[in-house]
Amino acid sequence: MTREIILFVNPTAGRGRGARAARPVADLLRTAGHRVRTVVGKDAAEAVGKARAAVAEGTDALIAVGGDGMAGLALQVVGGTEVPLGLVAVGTGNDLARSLGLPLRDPRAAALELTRVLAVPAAEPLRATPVDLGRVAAGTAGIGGPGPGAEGPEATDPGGAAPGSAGASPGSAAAGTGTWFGTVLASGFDSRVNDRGNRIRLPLGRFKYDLAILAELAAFRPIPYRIRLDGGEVREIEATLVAVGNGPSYGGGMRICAGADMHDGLFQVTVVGEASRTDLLRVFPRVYQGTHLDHPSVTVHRAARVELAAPGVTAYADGDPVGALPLTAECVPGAVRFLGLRAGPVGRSS
Ligand SMILES: Nc1ncnc2c1ncn2[C@@H]1O[C@H](COP(=O)(O)OP(=O)(O)OP(=O)(O)O)[C@@H](O)[C@H]1O
Repeated sequence: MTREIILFVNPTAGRGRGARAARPVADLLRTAGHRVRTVVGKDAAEAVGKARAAVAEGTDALIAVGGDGMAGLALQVVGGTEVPLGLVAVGTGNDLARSLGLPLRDPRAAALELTRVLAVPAAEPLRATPVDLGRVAAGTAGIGGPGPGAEGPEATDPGGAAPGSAGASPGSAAAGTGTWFGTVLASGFDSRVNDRGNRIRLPLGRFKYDLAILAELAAFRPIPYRIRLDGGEVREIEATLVAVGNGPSYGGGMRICAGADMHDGLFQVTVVGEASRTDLLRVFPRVYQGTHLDHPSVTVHRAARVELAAPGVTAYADGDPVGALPLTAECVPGAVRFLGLRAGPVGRSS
């Protein structure tokens, strides 16, 4: 049965792996009998605009070829809709695909799996699995940011043209708008490392983030946060970082929210409290196993709605900057339907 597929390609993903994968993936899908329309933008904003326009014309599925940033862009297009999403993970980190148990950096395996899922009779709907998404918007309902209706801080929009992006209106997550994310909303030490790493213009690859970690460690002071979970009491804490996990990992397998389950309608919120530099250096490697969660300075919460405020902190979602705190994140159950997931829990087990 022929399906209409939009292949949404980031040619820059994985240092050119996206560009190299596009043709073979399209060929495999076409050989399986599907009509494939490839959508590529010259940058993220144009890519999202073109993908939205293509989806509006009608499609059976959107398949994103890229890393977490590209998956994040695809979420801005199909999050909250019925359009099924496939991933061909060819990026650097690929944490969303990792959490979903999808093939990593193996475009042929990913495409073959997708052709299997697409091979159903015309009368049958495609089998797609609903998965939770986070949605983040600027401002909070009143813990330190401007309240609903007030002017919020400037926020960047990773999706370029996401409707109701984090910068759109304060408190807008409550009103059903915002920027979708699949993995982790990072804020604090880790987002400052990202900020600093992104400012290093030397061609050092991932090594620039190692340099950024050292520089941030030298300069680091605990950050005064205000946090409210599910509209409860406002907690004022000094913390190293607060990570809001829809999925368990970021940064290429760092399981900062190791217990996050992408089917339970809740975030795992990991708070790393005040910690010495020695502690941070000691605990840091354990994040790959998720065993950092046992450390006494780490607390773990579950919530569907998280309001965060702290001075001078830019938050990152799916690896891209999403705006300055204060922000509100909501977990939206089953907000996206993924193609090609195997049965079983998503997130924790991967
Ligand atoms: N033409 C383009 N189309 C889409 N995104 C683009 C484009 N050019 C640059 N980008 C930017 O590239 C960023 C990163 O892309 P992507 O996540 O696909 O690859 P990666 O960084 O190699 O992988 P990962 O995010 O998993 O580490 C995107 O968030 C987007 O902002």
